[in-house]
This record gives sequence, structure tokens and C-alpha cells, in this order.
Amino acid sequence: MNEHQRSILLHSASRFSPPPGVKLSYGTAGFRADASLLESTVFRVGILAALRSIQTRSVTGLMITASHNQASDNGVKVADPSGGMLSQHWEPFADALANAADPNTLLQLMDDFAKKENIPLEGAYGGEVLLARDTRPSGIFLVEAAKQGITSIMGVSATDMGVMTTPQLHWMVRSRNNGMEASEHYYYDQLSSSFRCLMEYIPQGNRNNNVNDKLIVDGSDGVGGEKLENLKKMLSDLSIDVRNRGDGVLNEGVGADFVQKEKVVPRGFGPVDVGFRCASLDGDADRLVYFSIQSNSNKIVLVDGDKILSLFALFIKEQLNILTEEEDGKVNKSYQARLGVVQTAYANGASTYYLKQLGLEVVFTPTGVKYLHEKASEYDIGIYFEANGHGTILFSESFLCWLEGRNYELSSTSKGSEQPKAALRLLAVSKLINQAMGDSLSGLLLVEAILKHMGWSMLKWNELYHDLPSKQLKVKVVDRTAVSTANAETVVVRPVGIQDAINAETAKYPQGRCFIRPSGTEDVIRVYAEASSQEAADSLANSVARLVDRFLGFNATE
Ligand SMILES: CC(=O)N[C@H]1[C@@H](OP(=O)(O)O)O[C@H](CO)[C@@H](O)[C@@H]1O
Ligand SMILES: [Mg+2]
Repeated sequence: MNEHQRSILLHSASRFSPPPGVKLSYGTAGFRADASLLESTVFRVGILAALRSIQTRSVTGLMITASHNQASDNGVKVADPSGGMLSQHWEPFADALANAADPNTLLQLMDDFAKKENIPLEGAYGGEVLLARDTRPSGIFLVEAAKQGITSIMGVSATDMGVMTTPQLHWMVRSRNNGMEASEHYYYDQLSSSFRCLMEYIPQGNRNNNVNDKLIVDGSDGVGGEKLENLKKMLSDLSIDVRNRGDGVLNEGVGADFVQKEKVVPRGFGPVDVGFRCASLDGDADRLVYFSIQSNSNKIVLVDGDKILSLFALFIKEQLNILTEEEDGKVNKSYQARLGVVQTAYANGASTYYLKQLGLEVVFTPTGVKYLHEKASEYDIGIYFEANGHGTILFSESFLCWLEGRNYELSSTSKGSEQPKAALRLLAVSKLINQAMGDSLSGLLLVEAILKHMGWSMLKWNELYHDLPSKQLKVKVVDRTAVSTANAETVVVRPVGIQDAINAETAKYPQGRCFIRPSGTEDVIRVYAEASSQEAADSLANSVARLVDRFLGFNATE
């Protein structure tokens, strides 16, 4: 890098020293920590996003959020030009940048990386980073640190999009790079118009089925509530009551993570809501779960990401079947779309069984949406979801091209039949559902449209299959990196011996399944267990947690 660039960087980096003794890692979802520790990290991620923009000659994104974590935490992550997560091969560089002890080390790292990756640092190529934050107050000063980082790279500008949901920011990055308008208005417009299109093609018999029509949404006191309020104004076919819009404490006793893990009624909901369809978003609105409240109790019936995935898969499969069937019942061989479903080991075993029974191809990846997203993008239509409610449907370019053509053909030859409607429905889904990442707002509209299409109540949807009882625990250990896993995190390869012990324990339980893995966002080992009864799942999880403690705990005996 030239002297001018060096001096700009040395000057700005000297104002953002990393907190001593703190080692951060990019993890499953970027850097996360107590907000007071993050200023230098965010500054450096600003540099990273700027370099990525120069290298790819495209717009990148920087999002400041700690999602479902407590309000005092914050975090930062980069959106790649596609709108997806930062390319995995940049993560070690992200770690090194964040942990560089002083400005000179930082510059040396940048020099080496820029050489290796062929990134010109002389300001010859302009770049741009879109940045946004969630509603955390600490986001205000962290955005400033990010801007300093971005603009300390010559030729790169920072465009502050303000307070946005994480999926909105990723959507905007993707749109900009596809040459489309990236405004928030256009985002709402695309979602609401494709939703209207889906409603228009609802089968006749189900149009006026108004049972339990109101949807009540818990906004987790985060960014999603307000955004949903805005979106709502553009929808006429849906009655939505938005609660927890930001007056209470973010993520405290509310939100998708709380509802999914605790399976109890979130704050702001009560007995008057029994019988209604309810949904929870998380703090940055990239997760969605549904639930209903059981009468006279604090308990809920949870309809999680696995069931949203199942509903989507069923609908997509139905539309594909209509579209590829010839009038006389034979299958049209012109295009056999590859439909794939992607889950993680946390998916309830009953959902996997159900999806396979439907004849779908189901594959597994490690936890973290970057892995699921990548896998799903290998299909013509790839549907992925984590049980916690993060997921989306990806459509390949070649499939969309074929679909556009088929739609054109059908609109002139088969007017009025189901086939053109199926093509239009699939095209509408591809516009409604966020192609950059899981998005609770677009996911919610698609769930609502499909329930209307099927004429189903939430109860009927929930009856698709019955979840196997499960239990999740966290165990604090001396060093969670001592655990390494294989086969999409279902088998522990290190420390030696623990997997045999887990197997022996699991074998004692009918329909037992259990795995452990180090969390990518918290300093814990997670234990997941499933069995034929809740007592059995609890007991299996507890015994395996004890095993983890024996092998890796503070008084380890193995
Ligand atoms: C069991 C669980 O819910 N794990 C979550 C959690 O990751 P961990 O690596 O398990 O901490 O946060 C991730 C980011 O939000 C999310 O992708 C993932 O599904
Ligand atoms: Mg989130």
C-alpha cells in the first residue's frame, strides 16, 4: 500500500485500540460480545467490508446487531455481494484483523492479505459498503466506528441505511449488485405485491375461509415490530396485531429464540390470545416461529422452523407437480427441477421422517446459516431452515429462466387451467421470499399465504407430524475448542472416547438421538437429545451433560 494510505490507516487505527486480553472470533454469525468491547472490532470489520468491496468490485454490507442476545451485547457481520454471509475463506483474516494488537500489526496483516488476494489498495477502484444497525442504543456509536473503518480505505464510501432488519440490509446489498433499486420502500413493495399475487391465485373454495383470521406477532422489542407495522400498511388481505414493538427490553422474555427454547408464553401475551395464531420474530428479524397459547397455562404449542420448512416444502412440491404434469396425467419431461431440503442435526427427527416420506431429498449441514444457504444453493429450488426459525427458499437462475418461459407459454395456451397459476405462484414465491437470507417478514407472509391457499388453521398445520420430545442443555467447559465433530456435527471425533460413551447412553432410550457440539456464539458446549417421551429426552440430555462435564469440565476426570 502507498504512503498516503498507510498514514490514513495508522492515524485512524490509533484511535481504536482493541480491549486488552479479549480474543474474538468471527463465529457462526460474525463477532459478538458486550457492546463496550466492540468499538475497535467494528472499526476493523469496516476495513474488512471495504477490502471485500474492492476485491469483488461490488457493493458489500456491514450489519451491527447481536440478534437474540441480551440488549447490552452487540455484534457485527459482513454481507457478501450476493447478499449472503461473508465468504468463509475470509473468516481467518477477519479473526486476525480483529485481534491484531496494534496499528502496525494491523497494517502488516492487510498488506500480506491484499498481496495474497490481489486487492489493489491505491484507491484506483472505488468501493461501497452499505451499513445498518438494529435498535440497540450501542449501535449508534458502533456505526460511527464502522464508517471510520470503511472510509479509511481510499476510494471506498460508506452508505448508512439507518435502522434495518438484518435481512433488509442483506436484501439491499443483493439488489444493488443486481442493478435494482435498494430502497426500503422497494423492499416493502416487492414483498407486498408478490404476497397479493399469491392471494389472487388461492383456489376458489378457500378464498373466504376466515376462521381465526387475525395473526398476533411478537416483535421481540426489536427492529422487526416497527418494520412489520410499515409493511402491514401495504397489505389489505391480512389482519396483523403487532406487539412488543420496542417499548420493553429487547429480547427479555420475548422473541423467537425465547419462545422456541423456553416454550412458554412471551411477555405481552395472555389468556385473551388463546385460540389465535401467534408468531415471534427475533431481535433483528431473521428468525420466525409460530405458536398458540394453551388455555389456562403458561405453555405454548410451538410451530418451529422445521414445521415452517415442511409447510413450504409441501406447497412448492404441489406447485411443481401441477406444473410438470401433462394434461393426460403423464409427467412432462421438459424440465425436472431438483428440489432439495436442507436441515441441521437440531431438526426434529419427526420432521426429517415426514419430509423423506414426502419423497423429498433431505441433506444435513453443520449449524450456521452460511452452511445451509450454501448447500441449498446447489438445487433448482433449495429450502433450508434451522429449527430455531431461520431459513428461506432459494431459486436457481436457470430454474427461474425456465419458469419465466413456461409462464409465457402457458399464459397463451392454457388460460384458466391450474398450470399457469402454479407457474405464477412459484414466480411470486421467488420474489416474496428473501433470496439473500432467512427473513422473518417475508417468511411470515409466505406462511400466511400458504395457510390461506390450503384452507388450513394453525392446528391443521401443526398436525403435519408430531414432534419427538427433545431437550437442549448448555455445559460450561474449560475449553470448548477441545471438541471437534464430523458428519454434520453428529459425531464427536475429539476428545477420544466421549462419542462411545454418548452412544452407550443413547442406546438405553427408545428412539433416542443425542449429539454435542461447541457453540459458535457462546462459550459453551451444547447438548441436544431426543427420545420417545419428554422425561426420557430430559434424562438423556442430563446424562450426556454429565459426560461432557466428566471429559471437559473444570474438574474433568477423563
Ligand atoms: C442451537 C442453536 O439454535 N444454535 C444457533 C446459534 O448458534 P450456536 O453455534 O449454536 O451458538 O446461533 C446461530 C446464529 O444465530 C444460529 O445459526 C444457530 O442455529
Ligand atoms: Mg437473528
